[in-house]
Amino acid sequence: MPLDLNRLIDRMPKAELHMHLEGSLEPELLFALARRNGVEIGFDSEEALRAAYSFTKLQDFLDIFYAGLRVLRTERDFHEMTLAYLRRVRQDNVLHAEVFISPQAHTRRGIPFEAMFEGVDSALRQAERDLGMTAGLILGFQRQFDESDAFDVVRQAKPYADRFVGFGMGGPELGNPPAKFARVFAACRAAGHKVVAHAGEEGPAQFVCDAVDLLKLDRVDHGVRCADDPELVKRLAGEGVPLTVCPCSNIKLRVFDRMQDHNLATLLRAGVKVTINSDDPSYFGGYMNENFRQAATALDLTEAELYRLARNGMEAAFVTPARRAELLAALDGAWRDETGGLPA
Ligand SMILES: Nc1ncnc2[nH]cnc12
Ligand SMILES: [Zn+2]
Repeated sequence: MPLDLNRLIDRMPKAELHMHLEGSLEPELLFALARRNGVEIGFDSEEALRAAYSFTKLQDFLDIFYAGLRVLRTERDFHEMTLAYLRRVRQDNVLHAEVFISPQAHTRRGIPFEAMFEGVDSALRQAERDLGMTAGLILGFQRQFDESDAFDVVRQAKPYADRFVGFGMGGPELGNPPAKFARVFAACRAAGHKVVAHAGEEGPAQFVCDAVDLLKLDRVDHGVRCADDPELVKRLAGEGVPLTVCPCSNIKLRVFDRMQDHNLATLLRAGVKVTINSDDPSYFGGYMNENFRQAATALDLTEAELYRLARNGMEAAFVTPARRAELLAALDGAWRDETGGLPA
Protein backbone atom coordinates (compact mmCIF):
# COMPACT_ATOMS: atom_id res chain seq x y z
CA MET A 1 0.00 0.00 0.00
CA PRO A 2 1.38 3.46 -0.83
CA LEU A 3 2.58 5.28 2.28
CA ASP A 4 0.04 8.06 1.83
CA LEU A 5 -2.89 5.63 1.76
CA ASN A 6 -1.71 4.35 5.13
CA ARG A 7 -1.50 7.90 6.41
CA LEU A 8 -4.92 8.69 4.97
CA ILE A 9 -6.40 5.73 6.87
CA ASP A 10 -4.81 6.94 10.12
CA ARG A 11 -5.98 10.52 9.68
CA MET A 12 -9.46 9.82 8.36
CA PRO A 13 -12.26 10.37 10.91
CA LYS A 14 -14.41 7.24 11.25
CA ALA A 15 -17.56 5.80 12.74
CA GLU A 16 -17.50 2.25 14.06
CA LEU A 17 -20.91 0.54 13.97
CA HIS A 18 -20.22 -3.12 14.67
CA MET A 19 -18.16 -4.18 17.64
CA HIS A 20 -18.85 -6.32 20.71
CA LEU A 21 -17.47 -4.81 23.91
CA GLU A 22 -16.79 -8.27 25.34
CA GLY A 23 -14.69 -8.92 22.23
CA SER A 24 -12.47 -5.94 23.02
CA LEU A 25 -11.14 -7.48 26.25
CA GLU A 26 -7.42 -7.73 25.65
CA PRO A 27 -5.68 -10.64 27.44
CA GLU A 28 -3.95 -8.19 29.80
CA LEU A 29 -7.24 -6.73 31.05
CA LEU A 30 -8.90 -10.15 30.99
CA PHE A 31 -6.22 -11.55 33.30
CA ALA A 32 -6.35 -8.49 35.57
CA LEU A 33 -10.13 -8.83 35.96
CA ALA A 34 -9.82 -12.61 36.48
CA ARG A 35 -7.33 -11.99 39.31
CA ARG A 36 -9.42 -9.23 40.86
CA ASN A 37 -12.59 -11.32 40.80
CA GLY A 38 -11.06 -14.73 41.55
CA VAL A 39 -12.26 -16.22 38.24
CA GLU A 40 -10.37 -19.24 36.89
CA ILE A 41 -9.83 -18.86 33.14
CA GLY A 42 -7.92 -22.04 32.35
CA PHE A 43 -4.83 -20.42 30.78
CA ASP A 44 -1.46 -19.90 32.48
CA SER A 45 -0.49 -16.70 30.75
CA GLU A 46 -1.65 -13.94 28.45
CA GLU A 47 0.48 -15.46 25.69
CA ALA A 48 -1.14 -18.88 26.15
CA LEU A 49 -4.57 -17.28 25.95
CA ARG A 50 -3.67 -15.33 22.82
CA ALA A 51 -2.26 -18.50 21.26
CA ALA A 52 -5.72 -20.09 21.62
CA TYR A 53 -7.22 -17.47 19.29
CA SER A 54 -7.22 -19.75 16.28
CA PHE A 55 -10.63 -20.54 14.86
CA THR A 56 -12.04 -22.56 12.00
CA LYS A 57 -15.63 -21.41 12.38
CA LEU A 58 -17.88 -19.04 14.32
CA GLN A 59 -18.67 -21.53 17.10
CA ASP A 60 -14.94 -22.03 17.93
CA PHE A 61 -14.71 -18.32 18.56
CA LEU A 62 -18.00 -18.05 20.45
CA ASP A 63 -16.87 -20.77 22.90
CA ILE A 64 -13.75 -18.81 23.85
CA PHE A 65 -15.59 -15.46 23.76
CA TYR A 66 -18.26 -16.69 26.23
CA ALA A 67 -15.58 -18.24 28.46
CA GLY A 68 -13.56 -15.01 28.52
CA LEU A 69 -16.43 -12.69 29.39
CA ARG A 70 -16.97 -14.53 32.71
CA VAL A 71 -14.28 -12.29 34.19
CA LEU A 72 -16.78 -9.39 34.07
CA ARG A 73 -18.62 -9.25 37.37
CA THR A 74 -19.06 -5.69 38.64
CA GLU A 75 -20.19 -2.35 37.29
CA ARG A 76 -16.58 -1.22 37.52
CA ASP A 77 -15.44 -4.12 35.30
CA PHE A 78 -17.90 -3.15 32.56
CA HIS A 79 -16.84 0.48 32.88
CA GLU A 80 -13.13 -0.32 32.57
CA MET A 81 -13.61 -2.62 29.58
CA THR A 82 -15.72 -0.04 27.75
CA LEU A 83 -13.40 2.87 28.46
CA ALA A 84 -10.35 0.87 27.39
CA TYR A 85 -11.99 0.20 24.01
CA LEU A 86 -13.06 3.83 23.52
CA ARG A 87 -9.60 5.17 24.40
CA ARG A 88 -8.05 2.72 21.98
CA VAL A 89 -10.28 3.55 19.02
CA ARG A 90 -10.04 7.27 19.61
CA GLN A 91 -6.38 6.78 18.64
CA ASP A 92 -7.69 5.33 15.35
CA ASN A 93 -9.60 8.58 14.80
CA VAL A 94 -12.97 7.02 15.54
CA LEU A 95 -15.29 9.95 16.27
CA HIS A 96 -18.43 7.91 16.80
CA ALA A 97 -18.83 4.34 18.05
CA GLU A 98 -21.92 2.16 18.38
CA VAL A 99 -21.08 -0.76 20.61
CA PHE A 100 -22.82 -4.05 21.39
CA ILE A 101 -23.21 -5.67 24.76
CA SER A 102 -24.90 -9.09 25.13
CA PRO A 103 -27.09 -8.82 28.25
CA GLN A 104 -27.97 -12.53 28.32
CA ALA A 105 -24.29 -13.48 28.51
CA HIS A 106 -24.20 -11.65 31.84
CA THR A 107 -27.66 -11.88 33.40
CA ARG A 108 -27.73 -15.67 32.86
CA ARG A 109 -24.57 -15.84 35.06
CA GLY A 110 -26.28 -13.86 37.80
CA ILE A 111 -24.84 -10.43 36.98
CA PRO A 112 -27.52 -7.77 37.52
CA PHE A 113 -28.66 -6.05 34.31
CA GLU A 114 -28.23 -2.74 36.12
CA ALA A 115 -24.53 -3.30 36.93
CA MET A 116 -23.82 -4.23 33.32
CA PHE A 117 -25.79 -1.31 31.88
CA GLU A 118 -24.55 1.39 34.28
CA GLY A 119 -20.92 0.30 33.89
CA VAL A 120 -21.05 0.52 30.10
CA ASP A 121 -23.19 3.64 29.96
CA SER A 122 -21.01 5.62 32.39
CA ALA A 123 -17.95 4.87 30.21
CA LEU A 124 -19.75 5.97 27.03
CA ARG A 125 -20.77 9.24 28.68
CA GLN A 126 -17.24 9.76 30.06
CA ALA A 127 -15.83 9.30 26.56
CA GLU A 128 -18.32 11.86 25.24
CA ARG A 129 -17.13 14.34 27.89
CA ASP A 130 -13.40 13.66 27.74
CA LEU A 131 -12.42 12.10 24.42
CA GLY A 132 -14.12 14.29 21.81
CA MET A 133 -16.34 11.55 20.44
CA THR A 134 -19.91 10.29 20.61
CA ALA A 135 -21.03 6.78 21.46
CA GLY A 136 -24.20 4.70 21.55
CA LEU A 137 -25.12 1.34 23.01
CA ILE A 138 -26.88 -1.53 21.22
CA LEU A 139 -28.28 -4.39 23.29
CA GLY A 140 -27.64 -7.65 21.44
CA PHE A 141 -29.86 -10.70 21.80
CA GLN A 142 -28.19 -14.10 21.61
CA ARG A 143 -30.01 -16.11 18.99
CA GLN A 144 -29.21 -19.55 20.49
CA PHE A 145 -31.69 -18.79 23.27
CA ASP A 146 -35.43 -18.75 22.74
CA GLU A 147 -37.83 -15.97 21.98
CA SER A 148 -39.04 -15.62 25.56
CA ASP A 149 -35.46 -15.09 26.72
CA ALA A 150 -35.10 -12.23 24.23
CA PHE A 151 -38.39 -10.75 25.46
CA ASP A 152 -36.91 -10.80 28.98
CA VAL A 153 -34.08 -8.58 27.72
CA VAL A 154 -36.62 -6.18 26.19
CA ARG A 155 -38.44 -6.01 29.54
CA GLN A 156 -35.24 -5.50 31.56
CA ALA A 157 -34.10 -2.75 29.19
CA LYS A 158 -37.33 -0.78 29.36
CA PRO A 159 -36.39 1.52 32.27
CA TYR A 160 -33.23 2.51 30.34
CA ALA A 161 -35.04 3.13 27.03
CA ASP A 162 -33.68 6.62 26.45
CA ARG A 163 -30.07 5.58 27.18
CA PHE A 164 -29.42 3.09 24.37
CA VAL A 165 -29.83 3.41 20.62
CA GLY A 166 -31.17 0.04 19.60
CA PHE A 167 -31.31 -3.73 19.70
CA GLY A 168 -29.17 -6.21 17.80
CA MET A 169 -28.63 -9.95 17.60
CA GLY A 170 -25.56 -12.19 17.48
CA GLY A 171 -24.60 -15.75 18.38
CA PRO A 172 -24.58 -18.93 16.28
CA GLU A 173 -26.42 -18.16 13.07
CA LEU A 174 -26.85 -21.66 11.62
CA GLY A 175 -29.96 -23.26 13.09
CA ASN A 176 -31.21 -19.92 14.42
CA PRO A 177 -32.85 -18.14 11.47
CA PRO A 178 -34.23 -14.59 11.61
CA ALA A 179 -37.85 -15.83 11.67
CA LYS A 180 -37.30 -17.11 15.23
CA PHE A 181 -37.20 -13.50 16.43
CA ALA A 182 -39.71 -11.74 14.17
CA ARG A 183 -42.07 -10.93 17.07
CA VAL A 184 -39.26 -9.72 19.32
CA PHE A 185 -37.96 -7.34 16.67
CA ALA A 186 -41.50 -6.10 15.97
CA ALA A 187 -41.81 -5.22 19.68
CA CYS A 188 -38.44 -3.42 19.63
CA ARG A 189 -39.45 -1.38 16.60
CA ALA A 190 -42.86 -0.61 18.09
CA ALA A 191 -41.05 0.78 21.16
CA GLY A 192 -39.19 3.17 18.86
CA HIS A 193 -35.77 1.49 18.83
CA LYS A 194 -33.44 0.99 15.91
CA VAL A 195 -32.82 -2.65 15.05
CA VAL A 196 -29.85 -4.50 13.56
CA ALA A 197 -28.91 -8.18 13.44
CA HIS A 198 -26.09 -10.44 12.33
CA ALA A 199 -27.12 -12.19 9.12
CA GLY A 200 -25.22 -13.74 6.25
CA GLU A 201 -21.98 -14.26 8.19
CA GLU A 202 -22.13 -18.06 8.32
CA GLY A 203 -25.77 -18.24 7.30
CA PRO A 204 -26.98 -18.17 3.67
CA ALA A 205 -28.10 -15.24 1.53
CA GLN A 206 -31.69 -16.19 2.38
CA PHE A 207 -31.03 -15.21 6.02
CA VAL A 208 -30.00 -11.72 4.85
CA CYS A 209 -33.18 -11.48 2.83
CA ASP A 210 -35.28 -12.75 5.76
CA ALA A 211 -33.53 -10.44 8.20
CA VAL A 212 -34.45 -7.45 6.03
CA ASP A 213 -38.02 -8.60 5.33
CA LEU A 214 -39.03 -10.23 8.63
CA LEU A 215 -37.01 -8.21 11.13
CA LYS A 216 -37.15 -4.95 9.12
CA LEU A 217 -33.59 -4.05 10.02
CA ASP A 218 -32.05 -0.60 9.87
CA ARG A 219 -28.66 -2.22 9.12
CA VAL A 220 -27.42 -5.75 8.52
CA ASP A 221 -24.37 -6.87 10.51
CA HIS A 222 -21.94 -8.71 8.20
CA GLY A 223 -24.39 -9.60 5.40
CA VAL A 224 -21.54 -10.62 3.09
CA ARG A 225 -23.16 -13.91 2.02
CA CYS A 226 -25.75 -11.78 0.18
CA ALA A 227 -23.33 -12.03 -2.75
CA ASP A 228 -24.62 -15.55 -3.45
CA ASP A 229 -27.87 -13.93 -4.64
CA PRO A 230 -27.29 -11.24 -7.30
CA GLU A 231 -30.92 -10.07 -7.10
CA LEU A 232 -30.53 -9.52 -3.37
CA VAL A 233 -27.34 -7.51 -3.95
CA LYS A 234 -29.24 -5.28 -6.37
CA ARG A 235 -32.01 -4.87 -3.87
CA LEU A 236 -29.66 -3.98 -0.97
CA ALA A 237 -27.94 -1.43 -3.20
CA GLY A 238 -31.25 0.02 -4.44
CA GLU A 239 -32.73 0.32 -0.96
CA GLY A 240 -29.50 1.63 0.59
CA VAL A 241 -29.42 -1.05 3.30
CA PRO A 242 -26.11 -0.63 5.15
CA LEU A 243 -23.90 -3.67 5.76
CA THR A 244 -21.51 -3.48 8.71
CA VAL A 245 -18.68 -5.58 7.30
CA CYS A 246 -15.79 -6.80 9.49
CA PRO A 247 -12.85 -7.80 7.27
CA CYS A 248 -10.41 -9.21 9.87
CA SER A 249 -13.22 -11.12 11.61
CA ASN A 250 -14.27 -12.70 8.32
CA ILE A 251 -10.76 -14.01 7.71
CA LYS A 252 -10.25 -15.26 11.28
CA LEU A 253 -13.58 -17.10 11.17
CA ARG A 254 -12.94 -18.43 7.65
CA VAL A 255 -15.90 -16.72 6.00
CA PHE A 256 -13.26 -16.04 3.31
CA ASP A 257 -9.96 -17.91 3.03
CA ARG A 258 -7.79 -14.85 2.40
CA MET A 259 -8.35 -11.10 2.49
CA GLN A 260 -7.80 -11.06 -1.30
CA ASP A 261 -10.96 -13.19 -1.55
CA HIS A 262 -13.11 -10.82 0.50
CA ASN A 263 -16.09 -9.47 -1.42
CA LEU A 264 -16.44 -6.09 0.25
CA ALA A 265 -14.93 -4.20 -2.68
CA THR A 266 -17.18 -6.03 -5.14
CA LEU A 267 -20.24 -5.19 -3.04
CA LEU A 268 -19.12 -1.57 -2.68
CA ARG A 269 -18.59 -1.30 -6.45
CA ALA A 270 -22.09 -2.77 -6.95
CA GLY A 271 -23.47 0.17 -4.98
CA VAL A 272 -24.06 -1.54 -1.63
CA LYS A 273 -23.65 0.72 1.41
CA VAL A 274 -20.68 -1.15 2.88
CA THR A 275 -19.04 0.01 6.12
CA ILE A 276 -15.86 -1.28 7.78
CA ASN A 277 -15.78 -2.38 11.41
CA SER A 278 -13.75 -4.49 13.84
CA ASP A 279 -16.34 -6.91 15.41
CA ASP A 280 -14.22 -8.41 18.24
CA PRO A 281 -10.91 -6.56 17.89
CA SER A 282 -9.01 -8.34 20.64
CA TYR A 283 -9.76 -11.75 19.14
CA PHE A 284 -9.49 -10.93 15.44
CA GLY A 285 -6.22 -9.04 15.35
CA GLY A 286 -7.21 -5.49 14.65
CA TYR A 287 -9.06 -2.34 15.56
CA MET A 288 -10.56 0.00 12.97
CA ASN A 289 -7.43 1.21 11.19
CA GLU A 290 -6.06 -2.31 10.88
CA ASN A 291 -9.32 -3.45 9.28
CA PHE A 292 -9.13 -0.57 6.80
CA ARG A 293 -5.45 -1.24 6.11
CA GLN A 294 -5.81 -4.96 5.49
CA ALA A 295 -8.83 -4.47 3.24
CA ALA A 296 -7.20 -1.60 1.33
CA THR A 297 -4.01 -3.56 0.75
CA ALA A 298 -5.56 -6.85 -0.28
CA LEU A 299 -8.34 -5.39 -2.40
CA ASP A 300 -6.52 -2.42 -3.95
CA LEU A 301 -9.06 0.03 -2.64
CA THR A 302 -8.73 3.47 -4.18
CA GLU A 303 -8.65 6.74 -2.25
CA ALA A 304 -12.19 7.43 -3.41
CA GLU A 305 -13.33 4.02 -2.13
CA LEU A 306 -11.75 4.64 1.28
CA TYR A 307 -13.58 7.94 1.45
CA ARG A 308 -16.85 6.22 0.48
CA LEU A 309 -16.39 3.55 3.16
CA ALA A 310 -15.75 6.14 5.86
CA ARG A 311 -18.67 8.24 4.66
CA ASN A 312 -20.99 5.22 4.61
CA GLY A 313 -20.20 4.58 8.28
CA MET A 314 -21.26 8.10 9.18
CA GLU A 315 -24.36 7.98 6.98
CA ALA A 316 -25.45 4.66 8.53
CA ALA A 317 -24.86 5.77 12.15
CA PHE A 318 -27.79 6.20 14.54
CA VAL A 319 -27.13 9.87 15.26
CA THR A 320 -29.04 13.14 15.00
CA PRO A 321 -28.87 15.04 11.70
CA ALA A 322 -26.74 17.68 13.44
CA ARG A 323 -24.21 15.11 14.68
CA ARG A 324 -24.13 13.43 11.26
CA ALA A 325 -23.35 16.79 9.65
CA GLU A 326 -20.48 17.28 12.14
CA LEU A 327 -19.05 13.86 11.43
CA LEU A 328 -19.22 14.35 7.67
CA ALA A 329 -17.67 17.80 7.96
CA ALA A 330 -14.81 16.34 10.00
CA LEU A 331 -14.24 13.68 7.34
CA ASP A 332 -14.31 16.21 4.51
CA GLY A 333 -12.01 18.59 6.39
CA ALA A 334 -9.42 15.90 7.08
CA TRP A 335 -9.70 14.64 3.52
CA ARG A 336 -9.08 18.07 2.03
CA ASP A 337 -6.10 18.59 4.36
CA GLU A 338 -4.57 15.29 3.28
CA THR A 339 -5.40 15.21 -0.42
CA GLY A 340 -6.21 18.79 -1.42
CA GLY A 341 -9.81 18.02 -2.44
CA LEU A 342 -12.73 15.63 -2.26
CA PRO A 343 -13.21 12.57 -4.47
CA ALA A 344 -15.37 13.24 -7.54
N1 LIG B 1 -18.89 -12.29 14.77
C1 LIG B 1 -19.90 -12.63 15.57
N2 LIG B 1 -20.94 -13.31 15.06
C2 LIG B 1 -21.96 -13.68 15.85
N3 LIG B 1 -22.02 -13.41 17.14
C3 LIG B 1 -21.01 -12.75 17.69
N4 LIG B 1 -20.80 -12.34 18.96
C4 LIG B 1 -19.63 -11.72 19.00
N5 LIG B 1 -19.06 -11.70 17.79
C5 LIG B 1 -19.91 -12.33 16.95
ZN1 LIG C 1 -20.46 -9.19 15.38
